Amino acid sequence: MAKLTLNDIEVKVKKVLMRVDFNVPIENGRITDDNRIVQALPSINHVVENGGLLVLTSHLGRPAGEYDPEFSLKPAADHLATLVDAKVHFAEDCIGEKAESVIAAAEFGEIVVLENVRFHAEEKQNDEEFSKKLAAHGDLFVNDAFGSSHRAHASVAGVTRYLQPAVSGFLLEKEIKYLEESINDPDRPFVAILGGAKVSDKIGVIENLLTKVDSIIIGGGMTYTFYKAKGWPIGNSLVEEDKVELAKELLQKAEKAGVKFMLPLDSVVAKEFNNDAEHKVVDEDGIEEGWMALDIGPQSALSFGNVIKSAKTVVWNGPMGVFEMENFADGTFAVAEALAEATKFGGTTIIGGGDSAAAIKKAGLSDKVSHVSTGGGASLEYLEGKELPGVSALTNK
Ligand SMILES: Nc1ncnc2c1ncn2[C@@H]1O[C@H](COP(=O)(O)OP(=O)(O)O)[C@@H](O)[C@H]1O
Ligand SMILES: O=C(OP(=O)(O)O)[C@H](O)COP(=O)(O)O
Repeated sequence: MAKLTLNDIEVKVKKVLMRVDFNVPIENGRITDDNRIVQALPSINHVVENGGLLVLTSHLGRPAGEYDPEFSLKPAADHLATLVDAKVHFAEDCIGEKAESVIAAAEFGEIVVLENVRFHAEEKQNDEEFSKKLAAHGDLFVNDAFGSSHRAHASVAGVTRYLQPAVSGFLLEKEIKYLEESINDPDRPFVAILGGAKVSDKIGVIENLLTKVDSIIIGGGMTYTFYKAKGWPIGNSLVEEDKVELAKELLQKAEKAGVKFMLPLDSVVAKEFNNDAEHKVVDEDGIEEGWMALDIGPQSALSFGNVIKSAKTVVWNGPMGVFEMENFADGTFAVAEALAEATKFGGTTIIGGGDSAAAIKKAGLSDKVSHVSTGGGASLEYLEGKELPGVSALTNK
């Protein structure tokens, strides 16, 4: 990435405005997964240890453009205070007197966490005045919010119009490095695995990957739109009817491109969307009326596993089945195991997407793969070949 990074600039006695993605899951005021905060620590510690005053901005959830205690960043600020040696201050607003007074009282080597930027509707509108107000908090800007970098919002992109240099933080740099290398200069065989439920979100990714990968593996709810395109019965399985024609085209394009396009050979079908429902394994053309496919079957797990294990680059987005239910989790866990094996044999393995990250965590294999991305939407848009506004807005080297 030919953009300035934190390593290229001096932060000593500077006010450093840094956008992070502290959009973490919170239940009853308690953070249930702090991965996004932990992943931002290298940049955070770099600034405070080198004598900068760090002002952090982030969004949390999708509030309606006004203050809403349910979406306060205070729990994230409190949690950050337990992870760093530096003093952490919290400002109850991200602009105006409430923010300015807290920043003025903080010292170099300390941290100020500003309240949720989405408590102002202007954030998502990428508003000029709002961007200017945020920019006024710093002498320079750092974007370390990879997970939000596909959003052309004020705190991610707009702010760079008024605050330069605008540099990449270490997490953003790491995320882009993995994705860029995997897409543009992959060690081969390069295998992409796409699953999950959101066919329409991912179909564009398949299109872009067709020109890059050696094999594409389709699993999860994505599968049955392709089955329908092939004329196979799908019972009550998940399908996006308006994407069936596109699925047909993609199958043809894959053949033309010489890409191995792997659909599950078998599925676990159930009578209902319920862990305790009656279930059985059927072949690819054997899904009967009254049954829905909720996982890939054992033959698929085996054949997918063999391809994955011998790959040198693997990108995985979307679980193979409804892994949240024990009876339909085997396919996803088998793929997770295969990724861990590929990594052990020197492959680069990258996982994107909230549910896929949760699945690999549940399988206890998060530290056995090369990289678990902090951005679902952001990594998908990158893989789709789209420019990320939060990256393109940064200062060129
Ligand atoms: N065969 C299936 N039928 C219905 N839902 C499925 C199926 N396979 C996977 N899913 C569901 O897909 C969801 C994840 O999809 P998605 O949001 O696209 O993934 P990610 O968050 O990793 O991008 C999971 O909640 C999982 O239960
Ligand atoms: O959680 C996020 O996206 P993700 O679930 O696609 O990784 C980011 O924080 C972006 O949040 P948004 O989709 O509300 O803009």
